[in-house]
Amino acid sequence: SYKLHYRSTISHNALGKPHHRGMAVYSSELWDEIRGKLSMFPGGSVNLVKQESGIAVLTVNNPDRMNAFSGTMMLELQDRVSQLENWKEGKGLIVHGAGGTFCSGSDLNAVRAISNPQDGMKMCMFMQDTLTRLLRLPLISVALVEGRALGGGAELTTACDFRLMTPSSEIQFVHKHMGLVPGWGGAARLVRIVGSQGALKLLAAALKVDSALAERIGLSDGVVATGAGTALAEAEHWLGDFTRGPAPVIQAIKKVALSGRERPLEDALRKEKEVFGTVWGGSANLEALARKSKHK
Ligand SMILES: CCCC(=O)SCCNC(=O)CCNC(=O)[C@H](O)C(C)(C)COP(=O)(O)OP(=O)(O)OC[C@H]1O[C@@H](n2cnc3c(N)ncnc32)[C@H](O)[C@@H]1OP(=O)(O)O
Repeated sequence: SYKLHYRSTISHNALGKPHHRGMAVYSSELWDEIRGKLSMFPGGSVNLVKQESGIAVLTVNNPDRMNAFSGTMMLELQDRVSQLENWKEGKGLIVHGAGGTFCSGSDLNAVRAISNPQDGMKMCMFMQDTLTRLLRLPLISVALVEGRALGGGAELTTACDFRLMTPSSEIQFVHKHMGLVPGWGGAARLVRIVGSQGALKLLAAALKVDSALAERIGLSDGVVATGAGTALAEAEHWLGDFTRGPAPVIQAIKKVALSGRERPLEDALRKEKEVFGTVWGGSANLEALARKSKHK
């Protein structure tokens, strides 16, 4: 049986080094074994560029396989999340795919090779843990969906605070067609985004959700234009409205919104007090008081 712990303060990155800002779901005792298994399925990469603006771009890069996740990409994703957990200057994150499409889920070649229940459970736990930590980053995150987001790719979109789509893009939880249910935490998160009725419909019909439907049901937060570099530039512009300001304040806003979303009320109130204490009397607060700001 696997140990669950929801409030870890110490977890490990892909290289096995401990870090202290983690928000892991499972105990890291089993990670060495899981890492060994995943490292047997190479291909593609997960690239991270941290920009001076405080917005980082994470690229799922395996275009020959429609950006499907190989085993080593799962390891790299965990490592990138660890780097972002420790990025003090960070404010925002855009997650997108290379070559004009988002992600087609797990690499079916790897899936075929590890189709036994034990390995499936390990992969499931590993990705649940990584994507939970992604969602809990103190950064405002947006998934930019161009082309297709299928299966685990659709689940990845739900591990961001927001989703933006190009007009012809689609999100589809195809799991039912594969004889599966989401296993990367996508069902639990989808219910929180579109409600239980909406999630049940999307999962049970394996509905192709285009950009118009996604916006109508609250799965998408807006449409951006297609074109080489255009969608990414538009996503950065969109995110800029939410990340303007000092990093400690933006990170504090994400933390209070996150605790309100995840914790019972009294616990969330305590967390809000704790975060409030980190910005009250801080430099941004004192500068605003000195400016005698008016909010007309
Ligand atoms: C808990 C996680 C659950 C999961 O994620 S299960 C995986 C769910 N995903 C899938 O089933 C995706 C299956 N693929 C497709 O439906 C189609 O390939 C897709 C993405 C709609 C793209 O269609 P097209 O534009 O017609 O392109 P295509 O089929 O020729 O694909 C181009 C090359 O990419 C490959 N590919 C696409 N998705 C893949 C995947 N998930 N794993 C491994 N390889 C994958 C595809 O086999 C093809 O390769 P090749 O050119 O035949 O060598």
